[in-house]
Amino acid sequence: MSAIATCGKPTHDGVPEFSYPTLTGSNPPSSLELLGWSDFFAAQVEPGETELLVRRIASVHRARIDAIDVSGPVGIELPPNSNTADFAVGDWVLADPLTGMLVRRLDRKTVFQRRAEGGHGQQLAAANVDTLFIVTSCNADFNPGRLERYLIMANQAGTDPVIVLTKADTVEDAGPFEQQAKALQRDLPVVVLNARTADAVALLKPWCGVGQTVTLVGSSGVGKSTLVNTLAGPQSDTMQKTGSIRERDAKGRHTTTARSLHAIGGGGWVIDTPGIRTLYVSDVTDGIDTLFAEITDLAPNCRFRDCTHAHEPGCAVQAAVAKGELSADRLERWRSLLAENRDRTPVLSGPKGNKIVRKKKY
Ligand SMILES: Nc1nc2c(ncn2[C@@H]2O[C@H](COP(=O)(O)OP(=O)(O)OP(=O)(O)O)[C@@H](O)[C@H]2O)c(=O)[nH]1
Ligand SMILES: [Zn+2]
Repeated sequence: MSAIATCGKPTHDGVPEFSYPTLTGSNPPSSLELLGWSDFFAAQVEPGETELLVRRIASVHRARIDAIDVSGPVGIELPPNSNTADFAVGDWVLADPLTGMLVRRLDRKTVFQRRAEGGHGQQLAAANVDTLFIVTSCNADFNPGRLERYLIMANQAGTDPVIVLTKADTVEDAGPFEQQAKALQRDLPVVVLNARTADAVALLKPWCGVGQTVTLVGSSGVGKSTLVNTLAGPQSDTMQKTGSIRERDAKGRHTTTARSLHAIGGGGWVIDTPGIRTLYVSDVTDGIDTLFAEITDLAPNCRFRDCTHAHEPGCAVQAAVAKGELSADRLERWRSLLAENRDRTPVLSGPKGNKIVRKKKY
């Protein structure tokens, strides 16, 4: 395990170098707020813990985790028997000022996790992400069904989704893509851009301000790395060298392998999570409720509390379809995603093998 780093000097290979934003204005945020600290985390620090060091996890490896604090990258010691898999990039932790040993992790505001292969346990991808950029391009990659799954994932994690439509420069009219994306979820921001030009920075600025944390998902080749480099601005060379390491996978494709927290222009942070590829809908009822907010809102008006909106008399959702206020397609998508969620959400076994169904809402 690594020794504690001296302030500001990266000691491990692969620990990103950080450039801290210079602040102007009359009311600058505290140093920790530059890293994404907020009242949500401050409120968790007990009176007896105020002497402890506050650190944010920057990368998670099999045998060690790296962190940052207000001075830059720092190593962090894990107590014996702790498992690095219990930590996610973006986590906030408290450490002992004398030993540098991790004391505890603070509760997460948001978390991306997926069921590990084999169905046991959860794999953590990223924590305390404010915004998920769901990246797709104005071409054959554009797939509303897949975007819905990413939206459910963002909703379930408690993170605000933004659809980023790249390669707008390659089509005559990006309008139809934009319209389709906007229709996926109520009040969904959709940004159309060319990931290779600096305009992208201005368009994404509302989500990349001081202390804000974003992450990107999307298929291979849609422009995620391009976007991260554009957002990082002139420092992108340093970042590419020290942060997101591009390697060839078994099929000879270039893939981004490092999973870490990088400073981006404007004072925000981006977590590179190339791992979120094999997405499926599981245990995400709340995420589905948000995706289909217009259906969720109508449900309390149905005569039966457990209405399936299929055949019941007095169904407010069916009435909305009949009046043309809700598309039958949307209702069908809702039904099939819920069915998929139900099928894929494991049913826990109770004493004597009795089935315990978790959180079954419909
Ligand atoms: N014309 C145009 N090309 C783009 C745009 N965004 C990305 N590209 C190009 O598309 C190719 C793939 O972009 P990447 O950024 O590597 O895609 P990625 O999503 O990071 O791919 P993976 O690392 O495999 O997940 C590169 O050649 C980019 O230069 C865009 O907005 N317009
Ligand atoms: Zn109903």
